[in-house]
Amino acid sequence: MLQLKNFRKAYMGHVVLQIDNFTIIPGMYWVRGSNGSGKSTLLKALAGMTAFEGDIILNERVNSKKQAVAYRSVVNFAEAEPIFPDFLTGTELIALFKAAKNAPAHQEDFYLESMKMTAYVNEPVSTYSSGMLKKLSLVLAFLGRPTCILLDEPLTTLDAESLPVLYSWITGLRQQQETIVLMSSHQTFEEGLLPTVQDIFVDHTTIRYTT
Ligand SMILES: Nc1ncnc2c1ncn2[C@@H]1O[C@H](COP(=O)(O)OP(=O)(O)OP(=O)(O)O)[C@@H](O)[C@H]1O
Repeated sequence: MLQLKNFRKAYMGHVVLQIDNFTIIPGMYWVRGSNGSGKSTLLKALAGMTAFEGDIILNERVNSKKQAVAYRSVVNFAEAEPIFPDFLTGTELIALFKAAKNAPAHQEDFYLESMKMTAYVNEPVSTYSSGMLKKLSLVLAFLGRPTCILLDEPLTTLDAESLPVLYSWITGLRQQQETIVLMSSHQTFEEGLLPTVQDIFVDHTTIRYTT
């Protein structure tokens, strides 16, 4: 469970999000909203990647500010347009994230094989296309034993063949009943490919569930 309390995010005095009290229970969610409404800002704040006022609390005890290391060890984030140090290979980045996230040995094998990445994962990321980078960022977001996975625009730049693979990874998380998956997207939800996904709508500086 994720709780936002007295949450406020402003850029240079301009308030983007003001959320007094909002609880997200385990499950899968699309984060919807128009351009500039604050979807990425919300995900970055939940990921502990941007400063904000107020509190974000995981499972009633881990505060993203007060227990930042514990919080970030179980909250994984894939950015909309991932940028990695050019000189590192995919394999090196995976090793780095596995160490940070205390991931089981060989956990990445399943993800790399299913996303057909084994042919290039040993190459420096400077040689990757935007879709290849996106796939790497998605693999990194599934490493460890995350309680919460935040995917900002996970569908952009992915080819048609990779979409069902990503959906199967997400569906597989259902077995871990406590997991929260939040995905922002402009694309229409593909009925039937994913288990029940709710919408969270970002609008007029706040968020709400849509029915
Ligand atoms: N680093 C920043 N500095 C100043 N303003 C910012 C910054 N990042 C975002 N903003 C502003 O905050 C608002 C929300 O931006 P955000 O990127 O969260 O929206 P979004 O809903 O993800 O948009 P999109 O659908 O276009 O990706 C916008 O008005 C944007 O201009």
